Amino acid sequence: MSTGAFSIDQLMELAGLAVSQAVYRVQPLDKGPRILVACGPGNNGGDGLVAARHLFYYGYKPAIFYPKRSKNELYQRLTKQLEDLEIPFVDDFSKAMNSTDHVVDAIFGFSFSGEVREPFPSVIQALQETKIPVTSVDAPSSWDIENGPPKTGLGSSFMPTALVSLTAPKPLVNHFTGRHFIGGRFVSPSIAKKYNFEVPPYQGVDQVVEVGSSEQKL
Ligand SMILES: NC(=O)C1=CN([C@@H]2O[C@H](COP(=O)(O)OP(=O)(O)OC[C@H]3O[C@@H](n4cnc5c(N)ncnc54)[C@H](O)[C@@H]3O)[C@@H](O)[C@H]2O)[C@H](O)CC1
Ligand SMILES: [K+]
Repeated sequence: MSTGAFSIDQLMELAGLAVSQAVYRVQPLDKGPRILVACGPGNNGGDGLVAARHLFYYGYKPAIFYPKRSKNELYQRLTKQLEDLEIPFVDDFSKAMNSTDHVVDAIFGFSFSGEVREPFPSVIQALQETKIPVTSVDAPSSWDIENGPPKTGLGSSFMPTALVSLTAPKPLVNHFTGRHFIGGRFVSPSIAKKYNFEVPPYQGVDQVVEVGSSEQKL
């Protein structure tokens, strides 16, 4: 889909803002403020970095796991913004899982393919086994974008608590049974019409719509 005249910074900011609002709904502050944000090497990880910053300003205590840092200038700025807020970057994901109330899975989005490569298999394994709620950004990481979870092995029993589909749900949502949000409130009516795409009924200042709630039935 065309992104109009938006820059990647703008799209990522709006995507990350949407993710932060979904987390706010799934994990209200009184359910625990510690949010571990697992970021992958691409734009899905960038959405996670942005979401962490917004969550900090809402009063949460984010921590970031970001083992494969992009050298791209945008990512360096997003990282610096978090460092300036003294948000910790952690190296040991399993250990960090012991002291968090919620996990944001921003490891892989729509460009994931093949078998999960290092250093992420143990992270997917931990997400698949944990009882801690997980919110996935755009796709449950390790799921095939078309076909959903792998039939066997790593990721086959990973079912996050919530999923935030950005712009439009991917085919994998047919396999998802948790709370489903749509975010990415930047599609113009003309682009929506051109691509035969239905903009969800965002309410008020909301950046997300929960699918299947009283707001919307798809
Ligand atoms: N749709 C929108 O409105 C917006 C979506 N955004 C987000 O961007 C991601 C897609 O980002 P992209 O950079 O294309 O790819 P990913 O982040 O999904 O992953 C690429 C990254 O991962 C590596 N990789 C791929 N497969 C594997 C594997 N099997 N094992 C290990 N590593 C793998 C690959 O090498 C790359 O480094 C989309 O989903 C949204 O979340 C935008 O931020 C804003 C607008
Ligand atoms: K993800």
